Amino acid sequence: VSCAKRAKTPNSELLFLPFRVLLAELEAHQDAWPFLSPVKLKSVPGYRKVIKKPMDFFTIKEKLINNMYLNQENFIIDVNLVFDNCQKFNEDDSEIGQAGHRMKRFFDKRWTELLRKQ
Ligand SMILES: CO[C@H](O)CCc1ccc(O)cc1
Repeated sequence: VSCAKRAKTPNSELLFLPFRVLLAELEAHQDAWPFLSPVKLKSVPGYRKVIKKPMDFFTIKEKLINNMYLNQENFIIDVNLVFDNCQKFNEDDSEIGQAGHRMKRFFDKRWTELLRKQ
């Protein structure tokens, strides 16, 4: 993912280390499978029309590595976008809907633990 805006500060890698750790935990989670890579818009009827801003863990990792998150807020916004998109497109009692709810609960718990530590 190439982008124009990049954080220039040399220690931005360090600043975002907790996010890389947290993202690695999300990707390793057993319920992460629907969210690991972009939804294939050509093979999921209606997705492109319903979901205005698709997002997934791989795209977030690319943005992190390319220093495209200029502050903590934008990282959190993208992670929550993954879960909000999932809740919008999938029934709560569907396989993927349930996975999304479990992943969101896991993220909220780990994020508060990380934040409280600071
Ligand atoms: C994160 O996954 C997306 O919500 C797409 C879910 C989906 C994909 C294919 C289907 O047949 C049904 C739902």
